[in-house]
Amino acid sequence: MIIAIDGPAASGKGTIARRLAAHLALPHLDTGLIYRATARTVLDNGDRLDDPDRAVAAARGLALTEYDEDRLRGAEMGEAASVVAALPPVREALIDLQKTFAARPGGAVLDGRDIGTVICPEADVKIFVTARPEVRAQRRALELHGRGEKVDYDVVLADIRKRDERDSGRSAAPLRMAPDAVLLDTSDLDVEAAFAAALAIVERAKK
Ligand SMILES: Nc1ncnc2c1ncn2[C@@H]1O[C@H](COP(=O)(O)OP(=O)(O)OP(=O)(O)O)[C@@H](O)[C@H]1O
Ligand SMILES: Nc1ccn([C@@H]2O[C@H](COP(=O)(O)O)[C@@H](O)[C@H]2O)c(=O)n1
Repeated sequence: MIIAIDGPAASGKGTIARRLAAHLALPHLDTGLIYRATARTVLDNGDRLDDPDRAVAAARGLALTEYDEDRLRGAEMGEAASVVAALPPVREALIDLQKTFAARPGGAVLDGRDIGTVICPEADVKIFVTARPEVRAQRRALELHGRGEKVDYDVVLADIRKRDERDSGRSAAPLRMAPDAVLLDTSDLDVEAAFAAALAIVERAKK
């Protein structure tokens, strides 16, 4: 079974994807990490994030095992990732890796921005996870604070709004809910309730 989970930044899609994958014993791919790792390589090489050739070279050199999650999950890399992710040749360079992961025997859970629309349009289940920007900013601020980053709630909210705008407004694979996806608003759900709601969607799709 292929489960595609999309949604805006800090909506809780990664948390739901991880929980579903563990519950259903399926492999999970957080596709945001791929764009974050691409951006990290570009920055580490001293190149410009909006240079398509350098960003494509970084994307082509990625190995799924080289994710240093701690650094990649910081605020700086989220913003940088959304810049390289807007470049069509970068997205093109990363398609095969994601499709190959999704084609594993038994299926997989993938989360990102274009899983239900571009990477796995044939997915058995598509969930579009969202939450109000203020709630997402609150959660992200708490997370960043826990990671020891200096946090200003207003800055986090502004960053989230900016990233939503860039991800939804780009021409290549913009953030969109697939027509056959189920909307899951987690604004008023805690992690357990959000997971239960997602699992109910999966169970319904199995019938
Ligand atoms: N329903 C929830 N209630 C409270 N906190 C939550 C909920 N879901 C997720 N969180 C917390 O919110 C933060 C963001 O969640 P998560 O990383 O799952 O979002 P995401 O959509 O995958 O983000 P990104 O796209 O930026 O990777 C995490 O700290 C997570 O623990
Ligand atoms: N399928 C995807 C996944 C991610 N992106 C871009 O990467 C940025 C970081 O993603 P996170 O999920 O880790 O926050 C995100 O803002 C997108 O620009 C993407 O384009 N497609």
